[in-house]
Amino acid sequence: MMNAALGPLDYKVPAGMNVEYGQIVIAPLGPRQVTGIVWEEDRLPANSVPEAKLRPLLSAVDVPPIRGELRRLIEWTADYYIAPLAAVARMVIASGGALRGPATMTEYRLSGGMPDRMTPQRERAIAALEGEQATIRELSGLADVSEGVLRGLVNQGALEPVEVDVDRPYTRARHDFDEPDLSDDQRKVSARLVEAVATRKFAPILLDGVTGSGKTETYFEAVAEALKDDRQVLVLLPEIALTEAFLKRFGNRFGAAPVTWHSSLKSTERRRAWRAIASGEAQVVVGARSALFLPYANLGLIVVDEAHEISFKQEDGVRYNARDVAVMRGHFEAIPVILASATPALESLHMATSGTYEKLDLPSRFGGAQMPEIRLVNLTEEQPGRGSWIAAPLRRAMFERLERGEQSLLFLNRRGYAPLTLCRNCGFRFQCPNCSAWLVEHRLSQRLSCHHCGHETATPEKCPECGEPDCLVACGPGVERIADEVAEMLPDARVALVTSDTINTPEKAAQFVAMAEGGAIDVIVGTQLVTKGFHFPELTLVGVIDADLGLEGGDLRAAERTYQQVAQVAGRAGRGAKPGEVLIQTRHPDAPVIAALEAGDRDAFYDAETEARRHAGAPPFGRWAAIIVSAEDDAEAREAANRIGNSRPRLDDVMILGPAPAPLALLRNRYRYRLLLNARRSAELQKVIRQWLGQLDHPPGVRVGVDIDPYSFV
Ligand SMILES: Nc1ncnc2c1ncn2[C@@H]1O[C@H](COP(=O)(O)OP(=O)(O)OP(=O)(O)O)[C@@H](O)[C@H]1O
Ligand SMILES: [Zn+2]
Repeated sequence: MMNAALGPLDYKVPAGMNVEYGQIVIAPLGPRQVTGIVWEEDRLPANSVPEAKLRPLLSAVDVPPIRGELRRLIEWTADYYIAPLAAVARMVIASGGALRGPATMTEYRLSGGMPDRMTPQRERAIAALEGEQATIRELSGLADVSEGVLRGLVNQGALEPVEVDVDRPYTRARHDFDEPDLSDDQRKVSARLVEAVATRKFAPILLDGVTGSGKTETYFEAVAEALKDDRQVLVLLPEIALTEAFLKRFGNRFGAAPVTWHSSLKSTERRRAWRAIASGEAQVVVGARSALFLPYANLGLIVVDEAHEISFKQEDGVRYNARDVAVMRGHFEAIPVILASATPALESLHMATSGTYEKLDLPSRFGGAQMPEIRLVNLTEEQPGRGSWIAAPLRRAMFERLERGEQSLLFLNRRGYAPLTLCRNCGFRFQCPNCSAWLVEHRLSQRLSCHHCGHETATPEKCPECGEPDCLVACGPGVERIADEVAEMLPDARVALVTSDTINTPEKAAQFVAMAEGGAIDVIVGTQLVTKGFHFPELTLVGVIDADLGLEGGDLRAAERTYQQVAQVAGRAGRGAKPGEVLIQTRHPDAPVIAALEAGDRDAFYDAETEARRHAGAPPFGRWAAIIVSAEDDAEAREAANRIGNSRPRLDDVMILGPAPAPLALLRNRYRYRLLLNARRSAELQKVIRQWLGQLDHPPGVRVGVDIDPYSFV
């Protein structure tokens, strides 16, 4: 049996109890009871316990067994990413109480009655809760009043209880609810996708279509085919903000919302979704990367939308890349996997050109919309004034848009007001106490915050070092500062700030989309949140504040990411009838990636980047891995890293660099050292690492993490 905390444990099956492989069971462990999955003994490390010593299982949980296909995926993931099998299994059964018996819960709604005594808070609650039904805690969040106020309303009869079945069924989606008229290109591609679903074989497919070409519309046909056939579909999306716009489109096409899965689900929703997925009742699941490990009863198709997005890479716990694991799941389930993107990862493109993936193209925008015109603004010649970040050409273009009643979008991938705050008097800089990073000023919330560990402190009135009042200066721009500049420059414009600080719930995302679509916003200022997925027909100007930003820092794929981000945000311009224009501010107009963006020459960029990677033995031509050693005590971490470094294997096909202090040398109060491995494709990288690290012991405070195919080297 596989326990989600402890790994493999041995039990005997008591007489009269029927279990299959994959069955979720309850077992005794000392005085406790633990949950586990029944596993094939010969697939686990052997540690044979004499029959007489085995304790019997207690009971089987009444949910369908974890299927063999998923058990193989769990094994593969643990093996490939050098993670404990138990940690991967945990992702499958971490389910918000799904494993407990049938459940009902009490929700509350307005009864129509009024309390005897009205208070401002009660009044506010009643106004806010019109049409809502949820638990007291959720209602308190919705109405922004305390739970005590709501309990008062319950006692007064103004709120009434409703018993709901937690596992009530979802509304059925219909494959033919509202079928679109596809363009010729779209029809050709969708026919192949539909065929792949009908064939029921493993088929990795790269759906490579320019921004606005209708990739979503096209792969919806494959979703429809699976629905017709009563098979389940998983659509992975990189961001919750994107989900809202997506849900609306999905509802329009299929007449019902899909089942969603992401970290901000309430535990009852999580349980309901998990059970419906495991029983086969959930038809289409739209989720973040963790939805990949759910126990689908009858999966027929996986779609990874915006497949190039780095948020598919999980950076803690089991460090996996959902895009790659999705393809493996497709392999084990023997179903097609569609990777959709306008700017595919170089690795995906390489798999397509080498024939491992099939590639389907949508080369032009839907409905005759043209690709936007792209121009560079050379910041070395067109310097914005002091404390200003929008150069004259971009300003002029924004004025024009406002006059014509069209929308502009400014992109800067930096949250907050300013990335560094210092004292004008003594030079003091605000640093995170837990990390080697500067604190970022957030003016909206009047706080300084660390973007690595979440540490926050109120922005002080005076310098904590020299005590001088009013001496703090903000250095550099964040989106909040850009929004301020826009407000000053265009006082009549309606400006929306779109970052994970302002759009942090599905409701707010939906509200933003509705306002932007309804023409209630003139200028959108945002981080990478605005680069993808959105379709605003009146948006005709995109300004990239600092295209050079992504080229700095510890990103292994800096050029590729810059290309993708700028191309994606540029792709928001001119999607409707009016043509779009993109202005890219840069200090390095000659850098190959910037030049390729200006020329709109995607192939030139990918060709150059491919050659650079080939030369460096970087993916897809070679492989990388990182070993990260951390401890609260610096010396302990350094010594452990040195021990690992000193016992390194000498191999021709694996180059090992380090240990060296990680660029983020202190993170969440842990000191960090790092080794980098660069291996030839033929090397048995995982085996090497497992043998190497497996023979070493470290003090209990030391953590050794392995990152296979890392994205970030910080
Ligand atoms: N066949 C069609 N019929 C009607 N509308 C369509 C059709 N194809 C695409 N559209 C519309 O065109 C717009 C762009 O399509 P979609 O969002 O699917 O493109 P995309 O390729 O996914 O774009 P991006 O990669 O930029 O997010 C959407 O508003 C979509 O509804
Ligand atoms: Zn920090």
